[in-house]
Amino acid sequence: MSSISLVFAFAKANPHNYYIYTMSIEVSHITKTYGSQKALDDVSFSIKSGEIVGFLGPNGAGKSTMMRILTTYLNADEGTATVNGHDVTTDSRAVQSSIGYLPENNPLYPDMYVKEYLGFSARIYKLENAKQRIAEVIAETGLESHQNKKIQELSKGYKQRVGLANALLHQPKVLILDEPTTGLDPNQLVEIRSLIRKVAQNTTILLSTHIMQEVEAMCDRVIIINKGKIVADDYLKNLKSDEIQVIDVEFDYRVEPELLQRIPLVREVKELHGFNYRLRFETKTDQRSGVFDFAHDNELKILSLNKRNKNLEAMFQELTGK
Ligand SMILES: Nc1ncnc2c1ncn2[C@@H]1O[C@H](COP(=O)(O)OP(=O)(O)OP(=O)(O)O)[C@@H](O)[C@H]1O
Repeated sequence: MSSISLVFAFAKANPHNYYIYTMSIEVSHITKTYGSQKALDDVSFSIKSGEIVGFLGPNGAGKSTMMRILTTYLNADEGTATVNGHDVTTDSRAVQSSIGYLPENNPLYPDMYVKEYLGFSARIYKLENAKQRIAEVIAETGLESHQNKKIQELSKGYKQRVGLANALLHQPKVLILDEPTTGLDPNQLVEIRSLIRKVAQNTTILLSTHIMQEVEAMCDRVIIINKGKIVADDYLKNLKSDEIQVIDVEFDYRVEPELLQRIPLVREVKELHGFNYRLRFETKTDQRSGVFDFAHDNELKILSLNKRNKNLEAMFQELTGK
C-alpha cells in the first residue's frame, strides 16, 4: 500500500485524527500548576513535520515544563498533547521511542567513556544494529577523536555533542532540545548550532531558549511564551519585516481562509480556535475598515477585533526587558 493510500485508509477509520500524519506535535489547552504556581496556562500549538521551532521565553516562563510534558516526564493537569500521533499520557512508551530528548543540564554519566555510554543507551533502546548506529552518530556529531575519553574529561561543548548523539541514537522523528547552548563559549555555541542545523535536515526540532538570536540562527518559526501563556507564534521570515499589522478577528460563522485572502492587502491568514482568524497585512495603514467591509459583504458579524502594529522581536524585547 502506498503512503497516500495508507493515509486515506487511516483517515477513513479515524476521521478526527486524520491530521496526525502531517503534524509532529499537537498541544491542546495544556495547563500545569505546581502548588500555587501556574507554570502553563491553557497552552496550544502545533508543529508540522520537518519544522525547526524555537520555544522562546524568559526564565521561569514554562519552557522546561512544556518540554517535560511532551517527553512524558511530567503529566499535565489539563489538556492533551500528542507527539508523532501518540498521546503523551496514554501512549508514553510510543512517544519515548519516537523522540530524542536533550534535557536542560544534559545529565550524563561522568565516569563512563563516550562510546560506552552510547552503548549503554543503545541497550536501553534495544537497538539491533547498535555497533553501526553508534559509529554513525559518533561521526555525525564529530565525536570521533573523543569517543574513547571519559565524559568528565570533555569540555561543555563536547558534553553537549554526547547529549545530542544520545538523543539521535534511535533515529527519532522529533528532537526536543531544552536550552541546548546554555553555558557554551562562543566557539562551542557556533559548533553546536551548526550541528543542530545539520541534524535538522531529517528531523522535526523543538528547542527552547531565552535568547532571540538563537532562534534567528537556527529556527524557521518561533513560539514565544511568557508567564505560562503563548504570546506569539510566527515564522522568522515575518519577524524580519518591520511593516507588519496584525488583526485578530472573530466572526459568528466559520469562513474559508481562502475567502479572507480577498481582503485588500492581506498577506497571510491563519485560522485560530473557534471562528477566530489572524490576518497579517504588510502595511502600517489601518486595515480595519477592509475587514468590516468584508464582514458586511459576506453577511458576517464581527464578535471581536484587535489590531496591533508590532513585530515579534519588539514584542519579545518588551516581555523580557532586553
Ligand atoms: N518542580 C517545581 N516545583 C515548583 N515550581 C516549579 C517546579 N518546576 C518549575 N516550577 C516553576 O514553574 C515556572 C515555570 O518553570 P520552567 O522551569 O518550566 O520555566 P523555564 O521557562 O524553563 O525557565 P528557565 O529558562 O529558567 O529554565 C517557574 O515559575 C518555576 O519556578
